[in-house]
Amino acid sequence: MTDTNWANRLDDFELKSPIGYGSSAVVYGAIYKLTRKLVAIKMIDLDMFERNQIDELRRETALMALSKHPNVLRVYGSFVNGSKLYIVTPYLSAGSCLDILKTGFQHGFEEITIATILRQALEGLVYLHKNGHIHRDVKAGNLLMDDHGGVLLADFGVSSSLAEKGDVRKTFVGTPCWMAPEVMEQAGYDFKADIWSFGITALELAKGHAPFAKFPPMKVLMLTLSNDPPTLDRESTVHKYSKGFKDMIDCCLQKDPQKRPTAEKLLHHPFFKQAKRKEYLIKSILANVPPLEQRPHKKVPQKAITFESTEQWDFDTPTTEEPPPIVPPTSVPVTGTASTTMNNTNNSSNHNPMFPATPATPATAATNNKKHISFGDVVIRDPPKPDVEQQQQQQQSQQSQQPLPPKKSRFSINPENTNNSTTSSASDIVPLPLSRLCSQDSIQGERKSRFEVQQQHTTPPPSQPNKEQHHHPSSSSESALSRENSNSSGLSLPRNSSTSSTKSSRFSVEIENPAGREGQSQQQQPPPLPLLPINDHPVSTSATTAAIAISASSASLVSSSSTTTSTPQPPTITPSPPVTTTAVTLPLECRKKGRFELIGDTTSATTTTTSTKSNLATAVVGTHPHDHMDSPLSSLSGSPNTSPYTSLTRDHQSAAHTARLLTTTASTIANNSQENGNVPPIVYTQLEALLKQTEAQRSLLNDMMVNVRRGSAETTTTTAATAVSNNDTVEHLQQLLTASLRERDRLSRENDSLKRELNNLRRQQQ
Ligand SMILES: Nc1ncnc2c1ncn2[C@@H]1O[C@H](COP(=O)(O)OP(=O)(O)OP(=O)(O)O)[C@@H](O)[C@H]1O
Repeated sequence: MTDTNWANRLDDFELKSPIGYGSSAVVYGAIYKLTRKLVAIKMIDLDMFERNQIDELRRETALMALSKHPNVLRVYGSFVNGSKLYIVTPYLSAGSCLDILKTGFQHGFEEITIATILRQALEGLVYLHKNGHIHRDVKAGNLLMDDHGGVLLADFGVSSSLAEKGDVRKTFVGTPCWMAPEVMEQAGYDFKADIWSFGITALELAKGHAPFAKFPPMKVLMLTLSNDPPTLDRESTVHKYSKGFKDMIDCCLQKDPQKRPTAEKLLHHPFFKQAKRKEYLIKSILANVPPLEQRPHKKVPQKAITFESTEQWDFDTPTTEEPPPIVPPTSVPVTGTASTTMNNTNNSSNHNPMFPATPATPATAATNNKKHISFGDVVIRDPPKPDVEQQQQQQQSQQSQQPLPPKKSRFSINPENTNNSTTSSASDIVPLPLSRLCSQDSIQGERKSRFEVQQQHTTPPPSQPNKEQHHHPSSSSESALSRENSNSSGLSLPRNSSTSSTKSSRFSVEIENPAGREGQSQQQQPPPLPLLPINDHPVSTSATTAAIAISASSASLVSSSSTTTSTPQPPTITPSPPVTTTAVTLPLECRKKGRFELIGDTTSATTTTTSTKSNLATAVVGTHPHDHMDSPLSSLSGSPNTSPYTSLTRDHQSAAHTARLLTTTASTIANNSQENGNVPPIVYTQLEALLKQTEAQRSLLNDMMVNVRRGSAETTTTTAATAVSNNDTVEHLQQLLTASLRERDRLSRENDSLKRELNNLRRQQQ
């Protein structure tokens, strides 16, 4: 059998039982009837993919078909039957390394085995990189082994051609546990992303599982980004591993991709010196595991595969929109001339999709519903078209008056929505802000299988692979994967611009733009401000002593930064309509005395006037010289100047002053009484004035409390943006209120004691 005479119909194969399940495919053993050769057939349900993802499948298929390296799995051919894509590859009888690990080596392989496996895999990687390709999904599950111990890199489902897209990619693809941090961050990545995955694979082979394997994808992202790179803990492994092994892993798992070696350089790491010929694996591994077909195969949960689709896939009609596919000289011309299409009415739920009960019939009735997409040599047409074309097509469709059957597949080309019909979900995906993303384990839209976060490339990166590390031996026998080949293999399917840069991968994480969502919800539903609890929690003195002007009715709040304590600055909220509020500047020379703050340099204080709707605060914030006079009498004479409508700052200062005066006055009176037996009448006058003042202050505080409550209620109607700040404000107002209450109580007590004092004096006089 030669490369060119492979059949391209399902009927040419005898399908055997499944030998493996992937997240989006079932792999069957199969016999090619003509030659009785055993092959593997990977069956992929196209209905599980967005149209843009089909590009990935095409790429995978074509790339593997072009591969000419003993360590890279190649594709014999592919074809489409109904809604399924079948990819025919060599049958690698040992299955994947993951499969082998699970079957007989749950605690990992011994070191020489690992070195022997990894060196082969690395050879394959060097080959891919040399040809400008990043694999992007290197893991034990994608290292297949044949019965001679040969290891082949498989599954190019997410591999990509640097030659096509430039040397730095930004698409978020891969399998999280193996995914390089820079891929997660979408900061742009290159070949070095494969080196990271290679290092993780080494750990996987040593421990039986990848780091963080037990965690959900989101957590893996978070851990990978926030933790130090995983390493080999040589104490915790079942097998003894060398320092050299650990060192090789550490070389690969450096967060800075620049520091990671190239695949080629890594090959020269001392660790690989111990690698044996591939046959070594026969006795070290293959002798210890049952043949692939006898192993239990756990079905991987897949997206629902429906056979109810009314879609008819037609891959055989030549396209007029794109040039005919060029078969590269090295590729296997397995063509998907699937003249048969799956008649979905025949696909009842208990029908094996691999064995259509009835021969597929040509899609004649549903011609209008045919789709054509190219898979390497397979041509599938009806790619997304430019708007004009779509409109024309739509008009033609309407003119023909032929009602189209309802579209159930994601690949339906809906005339009304052809532009984005297959990509809407993809285009809705917003690049992830990982910092946010990583804070959530359960993000809506997370899928269990393939995930992708897609990012449009507005400016295509330069189409050069990493020159520092790679060359392109165009004349080399290993140049089958050159750009020309890739492009000439019929890979370029005209795509809607919205899908031009989207990539498929192992999972799909679709996350709404959190900012947008939040912004929206904030606008619609401003968070309610919490009620102001009136409590007696201790409040820091600084809160009471801060020079603060409160315009209660408008909830405006201006705080001075002059306090000597480290009280955090409350936000300044500018009310609407604004009231005249001037920031308070108090001198830095403030010093504290008891619970009150004394201002040493009165000249530097500015006077501030705050007008409010409630007339509550014509706040004169500043320092009255009298407030700081030491003589009780002179102080007393000044005190009455304090108005109940002064600002809290003033109130606090004068209250402090009053307290001092009261103490001093009381002692003066007592002294006078003792010495002279007389109390000067002026003392009564002043004491009464003080009494009035403290009463007034108490009522001021009461008013303020009421207004603060009202003010907080009013703030709930402010805009969403303000509401966020108001949360802080409310918190601060709470503190102020508590402080005010304490102040009021204190004043009340002082009033009482003053009254008692006065009564005593009166009694003594009588
Ligand atoms: N050519 C092959 N020969 C033998 N076994 C194969 C072959 N291809 C795949 N398998 C087996 O089928 C399993 C599933 O392969 P598949 O490529 O669909 O999924 P995967 O790559 O392991 O998972 P995922 O799709 O999630 O990345 C493999 O783990 C392997 O054991």
